[in-house]
Amino acid sequence: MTLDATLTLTIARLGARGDGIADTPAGPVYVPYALPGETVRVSLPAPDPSTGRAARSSMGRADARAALIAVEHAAPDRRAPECVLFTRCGGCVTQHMSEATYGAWKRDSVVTALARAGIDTPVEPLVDAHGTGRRRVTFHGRRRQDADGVDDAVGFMAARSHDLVPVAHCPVLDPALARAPAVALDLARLLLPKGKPLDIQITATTSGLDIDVRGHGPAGEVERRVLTGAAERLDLARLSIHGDLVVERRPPGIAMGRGLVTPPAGGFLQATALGEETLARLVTEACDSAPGRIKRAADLFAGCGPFALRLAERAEVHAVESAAAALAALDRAFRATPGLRRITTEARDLFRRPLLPLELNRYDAVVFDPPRAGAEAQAREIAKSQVPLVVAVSCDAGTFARDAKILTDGGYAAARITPVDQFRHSPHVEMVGVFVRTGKARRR
Ligand SMILES: C[S@@+](CC[C@H](N)C(=O)[O-])C[C@H]1O[C@@H](n2cnc3c(N)ncnc32)[C@H](O)[C@@H]1O
Repeated sequence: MTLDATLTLTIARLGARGDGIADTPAGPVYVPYALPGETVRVSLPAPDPSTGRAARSSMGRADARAALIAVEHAAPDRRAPECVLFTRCGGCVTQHMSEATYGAWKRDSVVTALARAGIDTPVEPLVDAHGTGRRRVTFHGRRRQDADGVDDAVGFMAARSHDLVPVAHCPVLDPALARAPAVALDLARLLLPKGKPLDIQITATTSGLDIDVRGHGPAGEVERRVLTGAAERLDLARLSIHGDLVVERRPPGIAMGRGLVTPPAGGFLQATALGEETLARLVTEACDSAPGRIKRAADLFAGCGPFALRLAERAEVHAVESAAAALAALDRAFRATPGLRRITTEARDLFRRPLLPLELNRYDAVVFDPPRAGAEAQAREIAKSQVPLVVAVSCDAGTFARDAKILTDGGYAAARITPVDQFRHSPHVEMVGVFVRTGKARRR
């Protein structure tokens, strides 16, 4: 048997996931919770006996991951974590970094992705959009059984593991979710006897907690009655299982601009209220500062309308999205909000059936905000269009850079790229890119 090695390393830089990276003759070694300039003692798994190199990661790379034993020489930008569970819970990876180091690291992830794609537009400083905290959280619920008996727990997973770390308080959550861990545990105790692990998604809304439980399978008649009683006792606004409504005691509202939206159970929402406002502000500012007035805009991958409802204060909006329930929520909010210009909706799969140049050319501005996979097919059609202004919103730097390159190759210039941080202490970053048509569309 080969034993893990203990060694001392100097950290050279930060990796994309927030780990410190030490360069060694055997290749890079990734050290979680270590900072550039630090000397750290680590334990390194024994090398692969067949190659003598670091054990290959699941990505197939010979990157070695060490476990931090001690920081022997701390960097000046190291700070005390705000949560007692930091390093045990896998939710946060950067509570040990100063704000300046953190902001530069997140912004760099966007700069690096753009440079790889060959785009050299300057990237704005990171905009902090944590605000009052995350308005939505998903707790995992597990039944743990050992010789001492049965123990139901809710919490987050440890980093790169399926071990549950029970959580009773989480500092990145909005105060409106303060009782969310206790509520999740209460529901887990009702549902876990079925034996299946649960995901309990809890959203803070204007009328209380909105909860969607996943992993359980459809609820039977008896379970529905038990859950309806629990929703009453816990004073929930709405409770659903896999998006299937169990009870709605009050419509759960999310304010979007002048509108009040009741999103579909379990449907997409930006992580923080300030994150949504910031992304929408960058979108509307881009439209307001366009040389000509924006009279008609398309909002693609529109969700339940955070951009459409705000854009409709100045322009007619056509909102396109694959989730019909999200569009129905947007349509209801539009009809209930006086003073907006017209919003029309269209349920459409934009991966398979992107809007074509003839459709796109009706708009003065097109906004798109796809899931992580990006909007490659749609970007290719926009690149062939004459739309004067395109605003790309994204939650993935790699696919954003790819789609941005498609636009710039098609004759658009990247005017402004702004990274936005609504997932504090995680490696996730959002970005908003403003593109203006400078050259003629290239026919392909
Ligand atoms: C990142 S969310 C953005 C939603 C909205 N813009 C917001 O800020 O809340 C991406 C949206 O794309 C939608 N979507 C996913 N795949 C799609 C597809 N193939 N065609 C159209 N919309 C899709 C999802 O339902 C989701 O609402």
